[in-house]
Amino acid sequence: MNMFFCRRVSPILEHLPVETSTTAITDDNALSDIVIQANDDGISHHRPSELRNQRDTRVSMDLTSKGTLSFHNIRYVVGERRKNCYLSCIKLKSGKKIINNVSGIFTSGMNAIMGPTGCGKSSLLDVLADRKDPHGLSGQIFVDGCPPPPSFKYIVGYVVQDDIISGTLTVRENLMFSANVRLPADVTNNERQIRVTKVIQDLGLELCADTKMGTEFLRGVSGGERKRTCIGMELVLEPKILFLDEPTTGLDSATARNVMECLKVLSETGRTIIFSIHQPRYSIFKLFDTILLMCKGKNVYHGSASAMLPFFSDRGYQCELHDNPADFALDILIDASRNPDDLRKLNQAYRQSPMWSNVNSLSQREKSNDQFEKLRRKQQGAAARSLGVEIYYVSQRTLKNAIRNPALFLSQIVVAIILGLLIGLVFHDMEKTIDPGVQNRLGAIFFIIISQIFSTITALEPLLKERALFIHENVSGYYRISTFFIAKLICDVLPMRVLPSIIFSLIAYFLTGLQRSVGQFFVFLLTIFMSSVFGSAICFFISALIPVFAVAFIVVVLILVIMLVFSGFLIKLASIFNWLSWIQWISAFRYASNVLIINEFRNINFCLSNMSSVCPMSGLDVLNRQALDYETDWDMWKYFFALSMMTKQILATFPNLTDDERETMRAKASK
Ligand SMILES: Nc1ncnc2c1ncn2[C@@H]1O[C@H](COP(=O)(O)OP(=O)(O)OP(=O)(O)O)[C@@H](O)[C@H]1O
Repeated sequence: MNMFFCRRVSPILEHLPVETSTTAITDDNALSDIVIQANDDGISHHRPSELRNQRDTRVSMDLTSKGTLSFHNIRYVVGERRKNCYLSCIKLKSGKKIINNVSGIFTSGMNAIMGPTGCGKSSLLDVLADRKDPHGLSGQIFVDGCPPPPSFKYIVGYVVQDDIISGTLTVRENLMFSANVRLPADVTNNERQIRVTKVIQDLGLELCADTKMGTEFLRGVSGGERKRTCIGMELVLEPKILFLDEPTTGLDSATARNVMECLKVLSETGRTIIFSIHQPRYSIFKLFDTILLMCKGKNVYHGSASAMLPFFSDRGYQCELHDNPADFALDILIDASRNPDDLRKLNQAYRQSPMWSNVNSLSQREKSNDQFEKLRRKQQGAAARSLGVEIYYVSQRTLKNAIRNPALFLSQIVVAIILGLLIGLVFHDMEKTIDPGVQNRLGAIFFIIISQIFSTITALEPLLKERALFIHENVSGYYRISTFFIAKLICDVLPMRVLPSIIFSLIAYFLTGLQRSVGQFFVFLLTIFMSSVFGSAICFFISALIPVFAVAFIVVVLILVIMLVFSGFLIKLASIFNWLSWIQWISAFRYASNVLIINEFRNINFCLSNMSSVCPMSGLDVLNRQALDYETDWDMWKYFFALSMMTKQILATFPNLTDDERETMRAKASK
């Protein structure tokens, strides 16, 4: 049995007291569980598939932990390319250094990362919160002296700069949603409600607890209340460490101060609050305990807020009497960012200070595994919510969203009525004549299928808007990708298509005078429904891959137009190049229209005129001319089956996006 010791990380900054307590636990598997986290550089490099598994067993941070985060020689380079080779690798392109050898320690209290725009504040925050693509990243991170557990990013709080939150839910409903899907199964419903109520009280949200957050169409809570709700979404987890990316951005000065005072109160309960901030006013600066100043990716000061002015004063920078210390420091950093010599001097001055020596010596001690054994974080063994429970809560929210935001659903109904009437009037009561009865029927069927598939593009924009929420929640470990997908399918995509398909079919089918039998009507209805589900599936898939509406729109249109060309209506498929004609097998237009053509032409005869009883042409002749088999029912249903399989395959690709695509999503979400 191995015994592991966790040395509480001694606060390294010269002004902070040094603590030397040790804790011992015994665990056979401790080391192996931790070592996953550390590579040669000391930084965790997980495959996304591992991350998915890690999320399945949520590990809670040891409740006795202090939430002390230390980081050593963090470097982050983007755009570096190396040649793939076996023995040695030649660097092809040196990348851009975003973070350059930054070390430090954050303990409980208010820890600010400050610096001019583009200095690397957000990047450092993301690295510390384990939200950066590990490619190009090196250095070491320890939490209470131990490498962070694999699920670190799921057990700390991270509040992104843009307040990404469901606008149709109230403050309380959003917090309850976070508690329901993120807290382990052993936290009872009653406990979850108590936690939410406490968070509402702690953040002073009582007055707006039952107000909706607000959307483009709905006036909701104020900016400060919105930000505090986003903080509350993380606080329901009771994290020891809370990261915030620019929490005051977009808020007026009074609201910004209110939010920061709220954070200060939270920090006084023993939490480590780490945030990036650009240019705080003095009343906000006063709330900081520790400051890390950055300039062009380099660290130029890391110490207590009160020691900052003396530090600069000792190095020849005097702050004027009524100047805001934050503005004073920022001016120094902006000047230094324009003058490489000044930046070098500042960086050197910091590196020669006692603060730097303390950070450095701690970093050396941290690396010595033989001196200080590592503690495996106490695993509470609480499993994350089961897939079924997640689907229940996410479906509940999706349904609430759809009901409270009926504009899209109503617009689909209106579009269905307009298209049904248009087709019904243009192809009104089609004659059963050879000319123009045959051509009109084929034209009507073609137009019906086009209108149904193309009209689903209206779903693209709402899907893209929801994408940001989905990515944020998935990356923050709210739920699995498949949960969102299944809930969306059951509570949004399918119901959204059922009623418009029925309305369209009732209007178009009977106005155009297609063959009136119950069986044929239901085949028509089913094909219309499946065509619109197919169109939605394409939009769903593209919205997952492409975040920009204009690009996503063009790609969807391009895909549909290519399928349209190979539908068999515009050109005889036999006359297309062999190497191109395979596209007909992935043309939804071809499959859907073939079902309707066989459905319509199988039992019909065409006469010379409306008055004539001479009907020399059978619908079967038309089917023969279209090169369609019709003898058995399977000849029709096989096209329906192909359309369904294509739809299923496209939808199934969404939760199975490759690791790389998900990794890109994580990186984008953290930006
Ligand atoms: N993936 C990337 N590719 C290229 N450059 C990047 C990437 N990520 C960050 N950068 C660059 O690194 C620098 C630091 O970015 P970061 O967002 O961390 O700065 P910041 O200090 O938070 O800025 P701001 O206060 O404006 O948000 C910027 O110049 C940014 O353009």
